[in-house]
Amino acid sequence: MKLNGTSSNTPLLNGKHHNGSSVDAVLAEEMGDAHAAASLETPLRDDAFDLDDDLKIDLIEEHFREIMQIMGLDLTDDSLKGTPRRVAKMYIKEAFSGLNPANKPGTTLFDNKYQYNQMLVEKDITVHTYCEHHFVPIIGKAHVAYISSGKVIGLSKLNRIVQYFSKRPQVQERLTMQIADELKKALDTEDVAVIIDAKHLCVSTRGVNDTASSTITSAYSGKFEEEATRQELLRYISVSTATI
Ligand SMILES: Nc1nc2c(ncn2[C@@H]2O[C@H](COP(=O)(O)OP(=O)(O)OP(=O)(O)O)[C@@H](O)[C@H]2O)c(=O)[nH]1
Ligand SMILES: [Zn+2]
Repeated sequence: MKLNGTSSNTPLLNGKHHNGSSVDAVLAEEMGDAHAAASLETPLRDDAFDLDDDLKIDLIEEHFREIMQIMGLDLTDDSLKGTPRRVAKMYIKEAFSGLNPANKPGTTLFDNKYQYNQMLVEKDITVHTYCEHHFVPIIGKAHVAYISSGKVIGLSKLNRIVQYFSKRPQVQERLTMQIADELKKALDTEDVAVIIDAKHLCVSTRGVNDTASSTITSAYSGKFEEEATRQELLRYISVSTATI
């Protein structure tokens, strides 16, 4: 496969955004009305999955080799020669595997036979995602909570939902909202909360080089919009309410 395998007249580079937008939203976007076109979806083109994973890996490998060559790295070196393929496999199979809906985890639901009617909180879920502006890691914790509307979810599925949406180029705000949205759909309830506290390596290891700061985002809906419910959640996850 040649490096120009993705020349600009291929569908790969010419498709339209695949963000589930309505016609109105697309029109609004074209007219520059960012608010009307708001979408939780990761901006993907309609042809995002026309190429299979093996072909994507081959193409990324070639392009990444070119990047390394431009940087003057010796690709005959035994330590470097496998890097283009390693990076390509990492992008498709690991770091950005959550772009592909085929990798979306199933959600195992159970009847709430015991009528548990308090909030359930799973805290300190590991978040490893990637800044979509710099393609470097964002590392942190997610805390998710919901109040059952009749179903309860297998606990590990909460981690898997967080992981799935994390394995994309992200901004923390969108990641937070995508997780909350998925929980609402899976659990058929509006009573959902998601809090993420994360360090952005693009802030800590380059640019402004601030190693101390972290970023907190939250999504509260349904009963979690009520102050008492929110405060109860914050007590459980031991986040100082003064910082929220
Ligand atoms: N809102 C938001 N911004 C982010 C996130 N991750 C990274 N950023 C910011 O995205 C911005 C990109 O700004 P640019 O000015 O185009 O990039 P840059 O020149 O590399 O900026 P510096 O990081 O300030 O050196 C930076 O301010 C990042 O800190 C995120 O999850 N949410
Ligand atoms: Zn960044």
